Amino acid sequence: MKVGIVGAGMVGSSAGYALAMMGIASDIVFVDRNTGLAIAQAEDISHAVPFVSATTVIAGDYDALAGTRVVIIAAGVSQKPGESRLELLERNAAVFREVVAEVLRASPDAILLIASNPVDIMTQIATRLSGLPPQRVIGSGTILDTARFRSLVGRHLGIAPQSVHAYVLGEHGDSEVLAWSNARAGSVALRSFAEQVGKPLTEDDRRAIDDGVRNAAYKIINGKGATYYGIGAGLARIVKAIAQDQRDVLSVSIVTPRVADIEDVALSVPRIIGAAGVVADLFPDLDAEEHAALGRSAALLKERVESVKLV
Ligand SMILES: NC(=O)C1=CN([C@@H]2O[C@H](COP(=O)(O)OP(=O)(O)OC[C@H]3O[C@@H](n4cnc5c(N)ncnc54)[C@H](O)[C@@H]3O)[C@@H](O)[C@H]2O)C=CC1
Ligand SMILES: CC(=O)C(=O)O
Repeated sequence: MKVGIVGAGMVGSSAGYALAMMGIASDIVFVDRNTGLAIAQAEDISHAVPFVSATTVIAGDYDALAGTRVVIIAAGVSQKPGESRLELLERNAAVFREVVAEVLRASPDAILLIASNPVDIMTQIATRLSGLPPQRVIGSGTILDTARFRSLVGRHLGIAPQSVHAYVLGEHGDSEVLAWSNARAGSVALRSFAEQVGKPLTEDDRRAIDDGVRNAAYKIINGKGATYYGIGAGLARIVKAIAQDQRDVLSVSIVTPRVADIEDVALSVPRIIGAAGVVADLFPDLDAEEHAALGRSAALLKERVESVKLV
């Protein structure tokens, strides 16, 4: 499968590297307004390929995206230390006005996979600008936050994160909701699992995990200027589900007709992903507090997206 990546910075190149390492794509094409950067990233990644796969990695202009089935959009600005994702909105909306049209001109049948922040609002903007059905405009949403949640819970319990079944819902950002009430490890409710293995999850433990998930990006950006390996792997994971029609359940963001009483807003819930993009949305049972928090997250996103003028 041919995959395009617009934005060959830290996130785009990490996604390309993960795709090449996982052997998911036959061809990867980088496009960036900084042509020299796109060429350098393609060349560097192509030198890793002989060790693991047979992916062809090149850089090109938008025309080179012809025939791509998925185009990852990771173009635009990223957060400076202390800056929130929402503060990037106006600058990245301007980038998307240009990028989305060019991508669709070159590859009208592609699924768009949005990474640029604030990712939920950028997903809704890309849906509006493209006129595509929401199932074909997928934001990485909380796939990364869900991975962070599973990683921290797994570490606490002393088990592999893959054995933790727990999701982060809502905004990929400060208002996100960790769905503790339906989280499980194996097939056992999390609280019971924790007690059975002698590692109870106290209120303090839960607060520390919530903080670790919600503020991970701020901490990493303070330490090294950007986050990219986690999201690179997450984007590759979504592409794999599409490429192999896997029907995986992943927490990603698309424009959703109604969630927690808010209509027509892009945010994350678990969704089934296959060859056509999002195949179905799932709405987990939540306790009253989580449901209210999801409503607040949805309302915040809805208010911000309505403030964006697209012309
Ligand atoms: N969804 C998620 O979970 C995550 C999202 N991000 C977001 O991903 C985005 C990219 O982050 P980084 O790669 O770290 O930034 P970066 O600055 O390293 O790369 C951005 C690239 O976009 C290119 N670009 C800017 N405007 C363009 C245009 N009009 N056309 C083509 N290319 C253009 C730049 O030349 C640059 O190479 C940011 O918005 C960041 O906040 C970052 C981490 C996680
Ligand atoms: C930057 C960002 O969105 C993240 O690492 O979660």
